Amino acid sequence: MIKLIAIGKNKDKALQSLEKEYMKRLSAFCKFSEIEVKDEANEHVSREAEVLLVKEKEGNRVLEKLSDQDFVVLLDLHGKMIDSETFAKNLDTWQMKHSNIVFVIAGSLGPSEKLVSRANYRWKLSDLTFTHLMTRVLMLEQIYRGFMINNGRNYHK
Ligand SMILES: C[S@@+](CC[C@H](N)C(=O)[O-])C[C@H]1O[C@@H](n2cnc3c(N)ncnc32)[C@H](O)[C@@H]1O
Repeated sequence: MIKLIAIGKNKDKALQSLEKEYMKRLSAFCKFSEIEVKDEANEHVSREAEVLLVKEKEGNRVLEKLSDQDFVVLLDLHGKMIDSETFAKNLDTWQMKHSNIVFVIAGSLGPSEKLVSRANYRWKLSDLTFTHLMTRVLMLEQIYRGFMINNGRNYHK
């Protein structure tokens, strides 16, 4: 079972439709589900203590949804950057060892320290920073690509 826990609701119709498309494609390879947890309003947040509080509240909502057995992959700008073949190998290994792989995308201010500590693997997609909603689509495409590579399908060249 592969799960995505994302902070914030995707209200963007174009990104929703891309997400749906990749989830449909993924359903050929795995059980996939998505949970959205509430984000905190942060438009007027600027002081460091306020930023930390927002991250902690959002992070705790994710932690509440996790069980001890979950293998947690945090999408993280300070994580490890790997190519798609290496990701495909990782995915295969994680699937063999764990019944639940949970990908977590933080909110617009980033992950809390506790969330970072809970992560079993921290994955950076690129040196570029994406919005948390864009990250969902890019991540889903990479997971789909990983399955296509692992199944010897003609998608990744
Ligand atoms: C707008 S970014 C947050 C930026 C924040 N300053 C930080 O350091 O995390 C929102 C979230 O999307 C995900 N994200 C954005 N770009 C990413 C990338 N290149 N690789 C992995 N995750 C990314 C991460 O979960 C990130 O915390």
